[in-house]
Amino acid sequence: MGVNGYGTIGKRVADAVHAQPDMELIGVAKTQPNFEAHTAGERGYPMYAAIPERSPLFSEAGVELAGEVDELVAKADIIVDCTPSGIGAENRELYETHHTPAIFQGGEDADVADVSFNARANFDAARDADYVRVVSCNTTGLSRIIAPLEEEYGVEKVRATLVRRGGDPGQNSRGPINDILPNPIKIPSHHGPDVKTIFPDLEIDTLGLKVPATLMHVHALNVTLEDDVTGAHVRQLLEGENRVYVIPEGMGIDGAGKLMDFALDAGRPRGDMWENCVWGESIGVNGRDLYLFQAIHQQSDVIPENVDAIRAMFDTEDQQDSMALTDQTLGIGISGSPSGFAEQARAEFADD
Ligand SMILES: NC(=O)C1=CN([C@@H]2O[C@H](COP(=O)(O)OP(=O)(O)OC[C@H]3O[C@@H](n4cnc5c(N)ncnc54)[C@H](OP(=O)(O)O)[C@@H]3O)[C@@H](O)[C@H]2O)C=CC1
Ligand SMILES: O=C(OP(=O)(O)O)[C@H](O)COP(=O)(O)O
Repeated sequence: MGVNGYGTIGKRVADAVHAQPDMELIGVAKTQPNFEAHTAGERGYPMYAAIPERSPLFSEAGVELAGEVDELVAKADIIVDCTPSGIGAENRELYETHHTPAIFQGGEDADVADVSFNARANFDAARDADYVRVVSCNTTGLSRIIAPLEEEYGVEKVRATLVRRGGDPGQNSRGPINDILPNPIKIPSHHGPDVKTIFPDLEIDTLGLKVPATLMHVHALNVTLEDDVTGAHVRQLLEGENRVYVIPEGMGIDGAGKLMDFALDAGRPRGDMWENCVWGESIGVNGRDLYLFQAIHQQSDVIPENVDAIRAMFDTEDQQDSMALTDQTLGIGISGSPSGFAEQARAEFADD
């Protein structure tokens, strides 16, 4: 398996695939020999030049090249394309030329692939597909909540307000620095239609804003269910989802900043938080209307989904086994108690 585009998402996908017992990472491709190229080398990942004319820059910078991206694509059984939005679609021809299946990311339009994918919601849709798109961080976060609600109670309508981070921590050219932007200003936002690529019959309206933060996205969610429910029942349901962390009361986690601190304290790689983080106290019900707040770590929540998409495409495991293996190998899943998280972190340190 190869990764084309070794940035925020690509480097995490590479590490995650490298950790799987049933997968082999054969190389990664980049356009420039920056710090990420050096750390990829330290991790032992063969490096390929994404733009052939730039190959000499790598040797000048002391980064050994295994070849050019064409060779990586030809050798790989599958490519996970993690290039910036729009470049993935341009790359599809390259993958087709080599008859190499590919996974694209959520920045691409849905029509880049045959199937849009979320492991919890539509794993089987990617079986035997050659081109699959793992939906965006926000769509992944919404899908992980909608799937169990739909199965348990039926969903009449979803309304979500997405408070989106302005950029990732390294994206110093993005913003706003000091503003609160309706974004996209057009209502509803593109997120609702994107969720419908996973749940075609769902009624959903979404609104977005951008704020001066790099930490996480935060969603305010209202879901009208088909049955009357209690908050306690919904909470129990979400606590049963391994990729959802229901933040217990008493943890003192009152925002995204403390969630990121929590992940760092627990020794998670890069401080990643792969799970949706739902504030337990926010789960409120009024008849059939459910309300909650959740935080989504945009840099990492789609990573396990990429791993599962590979297994779905090769039809090697069923949904449950694939998700369980991914979660176990990456250390995903925080038990309801803080000590569960601490135990997991201790186990990771003990392994090192
Ligand atoms: N960041 C996020 O929050 C999320 C992003 N996504 C989606 O994931 C995709 C990747 O985003 P992200 O990782 O953030 O982007 P980044 O900009 O962090 O990383 C993209 C990488 O692609 C490389 N690259 C640029 N051009 C090419 C090219 N022509 N061929 C090969 N590699 C190239 C860049 O390499 P170099 O540095 O060498 O130029 C960089 O390493 C997008 O579709 C995005 O929408 C999905 C969920 C969340
Ligand atoms: O928030 C995201 O996408 P989304 O808001 O379109 O779901 C991803 O984190 C990528 O966002 P970006 O396109 O602002 O880098």
